[in-house]
Amino acid sequence: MSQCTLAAAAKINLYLRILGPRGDGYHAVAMVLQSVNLRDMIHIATQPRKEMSITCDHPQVPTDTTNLALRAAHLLAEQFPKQATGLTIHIEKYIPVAAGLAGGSSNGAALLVGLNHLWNLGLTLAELQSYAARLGSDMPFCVQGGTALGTGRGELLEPLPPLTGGVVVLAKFANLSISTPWAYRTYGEQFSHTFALASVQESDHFVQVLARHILPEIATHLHNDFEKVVLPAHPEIERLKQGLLDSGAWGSLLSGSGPTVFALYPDLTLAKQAIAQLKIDYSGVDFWVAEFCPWGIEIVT
Ligand SMILES: C[C@](O)(CO)[C@H](O)COP(=O)(O)OP(=O)(O)OC[C@H]1O[C@@H](n2ccc(N)nc2=O)[C@H](O)[C@@H]1O
Ligand SMILES: Nc1ncnc2c1ncn2[C@@H]1O[C@H](COP(=O)(O)OP(=O)(O)OP(=O)(O)O)[C@@H](O)[C@H]1O
Repeated sequence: MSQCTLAAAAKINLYLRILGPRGDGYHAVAMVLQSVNLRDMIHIATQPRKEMSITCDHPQVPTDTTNLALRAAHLLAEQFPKQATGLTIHIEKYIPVAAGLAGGSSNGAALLVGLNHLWNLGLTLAELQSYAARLGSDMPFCVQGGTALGTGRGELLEPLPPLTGGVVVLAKFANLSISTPWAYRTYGEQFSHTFALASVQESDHFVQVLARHILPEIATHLHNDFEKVVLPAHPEIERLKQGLLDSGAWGSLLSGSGPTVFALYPDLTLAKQAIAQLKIDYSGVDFWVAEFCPWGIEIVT
């Protein structure tokens, strides 16, 4: 029997433009994805019986075949029947669920990386990412992590120079989750008039700002099209975002399709002071402190 434990990082979107429907049920996007060191821990052990089972310490996470970690394991087992073994998988959940932080995708990515290691598959990063793309648009990014430009439906990735420094605060109303398909559909219904003018080049300016690596400047250029549908539908998120900005953050933005909002602070002391005050002003909100990180999946043992 062999086993391994992996850390699977959450992602935020520093920039996200929705360019239009692709005709395959997805939307073309231009976005900058960034890993943060808020992570789930994934424990994988091989077992002699050819069965796969999954457990998770978070009640909202499905433990049936819809779990992205289990789906990733089944996909590789189908592709590599000779090397495949039975598995027990346990997810220690720290990334909030259905929060716009790609928690499920990071778990799936961890299984791809973990099984490549445990089953000695010898798959390259590009091969792992092509399996990841079959399971979700965010998953190829979760496999590589760091900082990247994502185009296509988010699966075509160009690595960008790593972002360092500052402190990221993540804030989420505990009882709120947002469905990603709802967010894309609603955006399409309300903003289809913008699609004719949209192009991938829209991200060029943000990428140039990013390359200068001046965090306060980056923070003022953060952009997410989903804010146009999510903030009007949930004014409490808009107020929370304003609270983060008023508390001394350089900038703040909805992550992905939400409902998590992140804010970038100069240092840990300021971030902790802000959280202490915001906890008094906003009830029912959970806060996390994180940093940018250059990895998506890390094999710990
Ligand atoms: C919002 C983001 O998290 C930003 O990084 C991603 O675009 C979403 O990525 P994801 O959760 O991996 O999404 P997927 O599992 O691939 O798709 C879920 C659903 O979201 C919608 N979807 C997703 C990605 C995309 N580029 N266009 C879409 O319209 C589709 O309705 C799709 O059926
Ligand atoms: N391993 C997993 N962890 C969390 N959720 C999972 C997992 N596998 C499947 N899911 C399902 O995926 C749904 C979305 O959860 P997830 O945490 O990935 O959302 P998200 O962060 O909004 O995703 P994204 O940012 O990629 O759109 C959950 O409601 C859950 O039903």
